[in-house]
Amino acid sequence: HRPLERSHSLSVVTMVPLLELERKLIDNLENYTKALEQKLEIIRSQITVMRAENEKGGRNAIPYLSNPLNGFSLIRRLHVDWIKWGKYMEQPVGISQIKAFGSWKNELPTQLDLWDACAGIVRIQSLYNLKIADFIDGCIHGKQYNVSMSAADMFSVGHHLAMKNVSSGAVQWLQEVPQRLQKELPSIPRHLLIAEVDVLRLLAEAHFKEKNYSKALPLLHNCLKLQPHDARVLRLWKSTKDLIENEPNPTPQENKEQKVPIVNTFKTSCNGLLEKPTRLHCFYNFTTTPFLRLAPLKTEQIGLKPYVVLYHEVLSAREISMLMGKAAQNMKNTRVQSEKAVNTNRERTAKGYWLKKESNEMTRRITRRIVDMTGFDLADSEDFQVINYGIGGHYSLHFDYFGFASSNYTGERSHHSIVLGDRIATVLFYLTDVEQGGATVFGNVGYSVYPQAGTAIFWYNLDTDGNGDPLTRHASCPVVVGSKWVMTEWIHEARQIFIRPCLPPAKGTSTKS
Ligand SMILES: O=C(O)CCC(=O)C(=O)O
Ligand SMILES: [Fe+2]
Repeated sequence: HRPLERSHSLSVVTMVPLLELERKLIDNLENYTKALEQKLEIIRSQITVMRAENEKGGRNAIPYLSNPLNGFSLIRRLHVDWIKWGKYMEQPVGISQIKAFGSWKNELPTQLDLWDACAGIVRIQSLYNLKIADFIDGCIHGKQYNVSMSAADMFSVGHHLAMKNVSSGAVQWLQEVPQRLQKELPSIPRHLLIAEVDVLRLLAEAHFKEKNYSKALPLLHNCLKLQPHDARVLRLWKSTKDLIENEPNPTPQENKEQKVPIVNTFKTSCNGLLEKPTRLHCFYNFTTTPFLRLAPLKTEQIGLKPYVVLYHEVLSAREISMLMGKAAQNMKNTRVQSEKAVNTNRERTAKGYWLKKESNEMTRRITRRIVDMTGFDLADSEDFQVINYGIGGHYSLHFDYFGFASSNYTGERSHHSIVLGDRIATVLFYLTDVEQGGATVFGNVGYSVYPQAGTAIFWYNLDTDGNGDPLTRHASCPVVVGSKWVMTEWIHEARQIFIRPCLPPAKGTSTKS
């Protein structure tokens, strides 16, 4: 029952310090060029002097060397000065900059961070059916942005897919690389350039895995032109040739992705392709608590079964910035700490920041507002969890309840959970608007809610008889463009015993499965 696949990509806020880090690295590299220039300057000026003396001797060697002062100086120069020049050439330049670089090295994103970011990019592209050719040129869902992916960016994504054995995807990404590489060739320094042969080999391997032997063969041929003695390529080339001879028309691999139903539900709901509920209303809620007589809540029904409502304008801009500020500060610290504790700590960057409901006057006020929104007693409910999604950040379909009441429940039951009961309801606040993507969707019933800063969505996870309502299965669609921040509040069951008494199911209406 528990979730969960939440994406692990670095949250947008933890990427902010990375920009700062990059600035420091550029400054450092610039200082390095200054050190290089200084050395160049010294060498160049000396070459002029040395060449003048050497040419003076060369023009008339015998008379020149007949003068003992010239002869002596030549011997001394060659025995002493040139040894020193040799040492000078060997001396590394910009030692202090090299050292400084070393000190920042462990603040750089790890292999895992890159991997997760690749997965995020692939998720955006595939889940929203974006054409790769458009996506890499910054055209996202029909909107043109002033960015595009470099050959190296695209290669990373293709490489990631190839390593994960998603060869059809790898083909799609890698086949775009050579052309872009050609375009970039004049402007990229050699040591940063991706070797064309690596691209071709990876692409050929992916085609091979897809049983597209006729596409793999010419690529391998080109690889061998560039690197005739590559044993791996030679072997693959030979098997490809043999396979083509023995089996001229193989059936290419089918697209496996299509067969995973959960992905499909997620996909259809994120693309807004599920049937939407109708006959819904907007109204002012005056009644949940007496306070609402004075300050009613703007309520929008999202669906009736299960009952989900959206409350508009329940957080002020000031509250939002306090919540995000606190969480952001903590997330930045978390990332820096996790660097040192090796990269197994990825969970931490993905997990939200827990904020105590009793932290300050503002959190207490927000807690009172949740009471107004839900009518529940929040004394035992969980702390607020603030989450900032990263590149392609998502949260796959899941239930918020544990399902304690179900006879199928096999998970652990801590003493704590027995006392508190299951999660009876969820309140999810949106702290930001999201430019594209990032909807919360209820995959079984076609509800989708787009984040809007200051609104909150509220639903019951449990039936009135205390069983988890499977129709509340929901997900967060991948963020396409924007930074999605949410804050959740999970309310527990036990304290609500007189507020929402546990009732036996009305005849014929039970959703118990
Ligand atoms: O971020 C969202 O839209 C959904 C988050 C969620 O379902 C959760 O945190 O349990
Ligand atoms: Fe959830």
